[in-house]
Amino acid sequence: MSGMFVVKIGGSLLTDKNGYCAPNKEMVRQYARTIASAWDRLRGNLILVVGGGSYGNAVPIRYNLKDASLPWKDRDLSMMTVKMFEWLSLVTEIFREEGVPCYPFQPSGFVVTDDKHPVRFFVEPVQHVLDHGVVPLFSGDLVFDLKREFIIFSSDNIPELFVDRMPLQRVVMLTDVEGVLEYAEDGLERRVIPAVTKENYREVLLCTGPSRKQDITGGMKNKLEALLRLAEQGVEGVVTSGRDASALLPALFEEKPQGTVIRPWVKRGLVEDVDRVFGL
Ligand SMILES: Nc1ncnc2c1ncn2[C@@H]1O[C@H](COP(=O)(O)OP(=O)(O)OP(=O)(O)O)[C@@H](O)[C@H]1O
Ligand SMILES: C=C(C)CCOP(=O)(O)O
Repeated sequence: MSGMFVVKIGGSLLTDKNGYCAPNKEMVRQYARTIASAWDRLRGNLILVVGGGSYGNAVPIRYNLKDASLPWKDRDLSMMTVKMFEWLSLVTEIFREEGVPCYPFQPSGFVVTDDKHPVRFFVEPVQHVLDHGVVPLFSGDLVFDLKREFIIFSSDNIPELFVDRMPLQRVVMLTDVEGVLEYAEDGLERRVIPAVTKENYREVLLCTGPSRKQDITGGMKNKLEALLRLAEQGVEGVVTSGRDASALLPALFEEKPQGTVIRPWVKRGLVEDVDRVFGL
């Protein structure tokens, strides 16, 4: 198998993130057309992840499912998964219309976590889908947890599921900002941090925080932490703007793409470092 690409398209791009289950169908279509235009290079090599946006971040608030310790009702337990699958189905249909075959996967059916960390994940069907030249499509979901009953599992954490099972080449996360930003002291002036390395990752993490829009999974901080764990296992990450869908292709294929590149390094202990510094 050649190197695999994982692309996560942010919910801030594909939905009206401050709304309730409000898809931007035209944007989904533009992404489908972009992928169709590079299909020869991507067939069998691409895993696609769509962000939760106004589905994944609004539904848990409406149904009290943000955390299992909240007073949620039995009849509502299904609603996160129901609405996420509605979202995955819509994306699959639009991609199909544009000639890109996708197969949607529902995470609560194949991932189990222990205190938020995935401990079991059934990868075999994903491999079958890839072998048929079809794009496995993922999102975040409510996932059952050995200690916390259930958790809300962010789409930013989906790429890590594959790291031990597939030869990942690059993980690209497209979002509504130009990359990981460093803000000036007045909080206004900002610059894109071009590279995150084992030398500067601690300072860069301190620059990151939650989303300014409706969001329950940690915004840029969770994204960067996930990409750092991948870098520690030798996988390159890219965070860049996806406001123009065509930005996907240079982010995937250019040696030095725009935005922030998280350079891979192999240094045992990074995951523990991140956990200790940020109290995860
Ligand atoms: N240092 C930072 N650099 C860039 N963005 C940051 C930083 N710190 C916090 N953010 C916030 O993180 C947001 C991007 O994360 P967010 O999770 O909202 O995006 P997304 O992945 O597109 O959406 P979704 O999680 O719905 O898929 C930015 O819009 C910004 O508000
Ligand atoms: C999608 C779900 C269930 C939660 C939110 O995920 P994210 O916005 O993709 O981080």
